[in-house]
Amino acid sequence: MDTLTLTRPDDWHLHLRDGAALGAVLPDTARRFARAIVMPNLKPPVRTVEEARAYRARILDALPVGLGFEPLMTLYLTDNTAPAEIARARASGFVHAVKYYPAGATTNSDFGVSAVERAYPAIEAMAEHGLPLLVHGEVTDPEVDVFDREAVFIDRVLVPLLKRFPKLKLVLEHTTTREGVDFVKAQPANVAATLTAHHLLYNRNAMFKGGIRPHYYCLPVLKREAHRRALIEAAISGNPKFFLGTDSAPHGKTSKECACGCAGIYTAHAGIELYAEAFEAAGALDKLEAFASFHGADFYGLPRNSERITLRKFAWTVADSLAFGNDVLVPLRAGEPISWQLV
Ligand SMILES: NC(=O)N[C@@H](CC(=O)O)C(=O)O
Ligand SMILES: [Zn+2]
Ligand SMILES: [Zn+2]
Repeated sequence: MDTLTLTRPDDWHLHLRDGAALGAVLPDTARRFARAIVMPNLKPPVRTVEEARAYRARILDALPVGLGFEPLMTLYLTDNTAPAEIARARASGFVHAVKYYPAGATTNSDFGVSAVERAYPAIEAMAEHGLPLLVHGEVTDPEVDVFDREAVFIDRVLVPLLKRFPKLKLVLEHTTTREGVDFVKAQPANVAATLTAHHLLYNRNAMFKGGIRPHYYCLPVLKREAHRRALIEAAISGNPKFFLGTDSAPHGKTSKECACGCAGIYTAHAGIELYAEAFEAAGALDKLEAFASFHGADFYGLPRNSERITLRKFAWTVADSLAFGNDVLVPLRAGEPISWQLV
């Protein structure tokens, strides 16, 4: 197959940042995706509907003329999120979910939840209002091996949480393990998962190929090959619980290439093309459209897009770096080819 036409996809997990960085990365996403769930982990985080309204306006201001794109906003859950804020979020029409970061688990998560019980009043309101809880599913316990943090989070946090709030709509974001996939599959329809392109394409060897490779470092960290295969199986299964979420997470080159580099991989420059590669390698290009364009919208109760996009089989070389305010951004596959191109 030389071309692939599909319903315009949506990105159900995206970091757009703010200011000059926002202006630099937004066109990459808006050219490919109709909508994106925009993560709230700014500094300081987006904790209220009013902050989400202002951030949404800044995103729309940064959007180049002629590109149609709808940012779907999220709130950052804290120990003190009030149930009334959840009701306001639901009523706003532009806040579509609330993000749960365990405090200290990942980039800009210091204001996150210190113990899940503290957030129960807000989570109860979310279950009542049908507002999805999006979860960065890793424990922060330093005793737990970094490669086991997702599996342990499922046992320690998700199982009790869903026992208490069985109707809660919940997305295990950037699922990276077989345990994660099995857990989501075993739950009823209110529990779903996003899968990133980088976790579908790479295992943890990529971080150490010939030396330490900071541009392959993200959280949750890449896992071993058996887990990658489990993610591929889930992505191509046709199961509506699994959908596209790039977790494109831009950090300037200087904050990636240093003694303590930030977690995050930038993939928005090829946000759908990289998935096409992964699905083609699995012999399942025919399963890409539902994964990228239908399952997420259905889960969020939003209409499917009606526009279409076309990809062609054409190897193009990714730039070594991209503009990023005062710094530059090193995208995934920098200086190397990608086998599908957006027409
Ligand atoms: N995925 C990452 O490695 N980083 C994300 C945060 C996150 O999604 O955990 C970021 O904001 O940089
Ligand atoms: Zn995360
Ligand atoms: Zn993320």
